[in-house]
Amino acid sequence: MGGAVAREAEADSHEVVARFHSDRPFLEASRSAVGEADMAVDFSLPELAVPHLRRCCEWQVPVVMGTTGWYDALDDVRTLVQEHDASVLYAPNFSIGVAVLSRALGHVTTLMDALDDYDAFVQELHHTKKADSPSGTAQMLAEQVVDGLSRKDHVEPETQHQRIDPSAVHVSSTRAGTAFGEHTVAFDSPFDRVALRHRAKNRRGFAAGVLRAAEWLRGRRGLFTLDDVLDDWLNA
Ligand SMILES: NC(=O)C1=CN([C@@H]2O[C@H](COP(=O)(O)OP(=O)(O)OC[C@H]3O[C@@H](n4cnc5c(N)ncnc54)[C@H](OP(=O)(O)O)[C@@H]3O)[C@@H](O)[C@H]2O)C=CC1
Ligand SMILES: O=C(O)C1=N[C@H](C(=O)O)C[C@H](O)C1
Repeated sequence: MGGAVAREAEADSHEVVARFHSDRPFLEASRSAVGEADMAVDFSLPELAVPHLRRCCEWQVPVVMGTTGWYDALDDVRTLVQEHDASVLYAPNFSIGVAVLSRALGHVTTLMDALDDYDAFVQELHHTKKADSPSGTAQMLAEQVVDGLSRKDHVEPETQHQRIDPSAVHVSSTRAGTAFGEHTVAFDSPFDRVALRHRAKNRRGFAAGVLRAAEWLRGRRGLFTLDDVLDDWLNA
């Protein structure tokens, strides 16, 4: 993703002042390596996300965090942002299509809450290089279903070797080929199935969303998600 974001940024007349990777680790860099950068963008590895966020907060560099798989540490990150009066915006998926799907899902779960015949599940498909599972997007969508349906109280991302607990929202993950990222949230009844699906055709949609989020974050302090950007984005 780093390359996709850099290309999109340069096409949009932004300057990329530094890039980090496994041969040039960000945590080994000095403050001067980022120069006058007014924004950092992170697409790295789940285990690097929080250390990278910490470094950006210490250096007072606002950061758009796209890396997934670190959300168990969200409370620590909230504290970090408060302590440093820093700027962080994170999202498991920066596509506007997923943002719209997520908003639509909020309305659908409100309706489905009264319709006990419908059971909910989430499926995701990604390329074989993906490091984390389930995807951050699938986890987010499943949590949204749990929040919206009173008959569900937890997300179950593991393969089931027994009957599934009816209060679980099952998330299943497939890793195959080069799929950029596909997410389906479905509601299944004895009569029919209602499904919301997003399929990324390439990585440009994520990168464009990152730039939009970075422009929104400039001048703001606090911990934000794409949902905070969305009202401005959809109404622009
Ligand atoms: N929020 C969103 O919209 C999206 C989120 N993602 C998430 O972004 C993350 C990255 O995905 P993706 O770009 O596909 O993965 P890649 O494996 O392509 O990228 C990981 C990057 O991290 C770099 N890296 C590894 N070690 C270090 C280090 N010590 N210091 C600095 N950089 C390092 C790698 O460098 P090198 O190339 O040298 O190995 C590589 O550039 C995943 O968590 C994924 O889920 C992905 C797409 C969209
Ligand atoms: O690793 C990826 O490729 C992607 N990861 C994100 C996730 O975990 O949800 C977003 C997108 O699906 C691509």
